[in-house]
Amino acid sequence: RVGALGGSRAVGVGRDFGELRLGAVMLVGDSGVGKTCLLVRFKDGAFLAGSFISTVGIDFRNKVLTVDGVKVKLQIWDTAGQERFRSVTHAYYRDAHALLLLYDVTNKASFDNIQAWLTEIHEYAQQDVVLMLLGNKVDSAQDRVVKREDGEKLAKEYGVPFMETSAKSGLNVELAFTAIAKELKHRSMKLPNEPKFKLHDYVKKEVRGSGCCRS
Ligand SMILES: Nc1nc2c(ncn2[C@@H]2O[C@H](COP(=O)(O)OP(=O)(O)OP(=O)(O)O)[C@@H](O)[C@H]2O)c(=O)[nH]1
Repeated sequence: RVGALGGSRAVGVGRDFGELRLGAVMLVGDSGVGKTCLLVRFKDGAFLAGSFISTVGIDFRNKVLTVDGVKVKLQIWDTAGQERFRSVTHAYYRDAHALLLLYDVTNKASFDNIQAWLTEIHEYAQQDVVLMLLGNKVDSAQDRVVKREDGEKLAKEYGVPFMETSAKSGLNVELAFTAIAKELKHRSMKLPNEPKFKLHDYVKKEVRGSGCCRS
């Protein structure tokens, strides 16, 4: 299943094609925060237990949403959180119209690293990129180490919208992507760039541990 869409190109991302608007959304954040699971939940409505397959490089899926009567096709890029793939993901920032920046509410380090991610975003992404901060895995209430208020405070500090999500239960997943789609619906005509990437170079995956959303 890995790289099923690899090799195709996103033509006209960010352009206005009549009623269909197109936008590229990139998922970023530390390894293991749940980026792939969030995408699988959004795209397939599933959370599959199995082995933790860490993303290598970048993968993507498309999904069309209807917001306020307008169809918005999101091309969602799932990036590798691991440090060793950072140079690969850097190259994709400039083509992203929106970024979902994730941390894991059960992993303090992933929250502490958000500032570093924001610095990276500032350096590599478009200035007017749509950005949202997500605290994922809120279903794991007993393991939570990052309070909701801390997430809210950080988001406020940086002026970005914030939500807590669960790829496992589905909480707020559709809502987060819909909020992004709404923003892109308004902004899409101002974002005329087309991504120049070759996904098939990067869409391999590797098995890294246990307990994941993929079978
Ligand atoms: N309880 C719970 N576990 C989750 C959730 N989302 C992801 N996980 C688990 O967290 C682990 C990592 O999930 P991934 O989606 O592969 O993480 P990732 O951010 O894509 O990781 P990289 O590909 O290495 O960057 C897996 O074991 C998942 O089962 C969630 O919402 N709740």
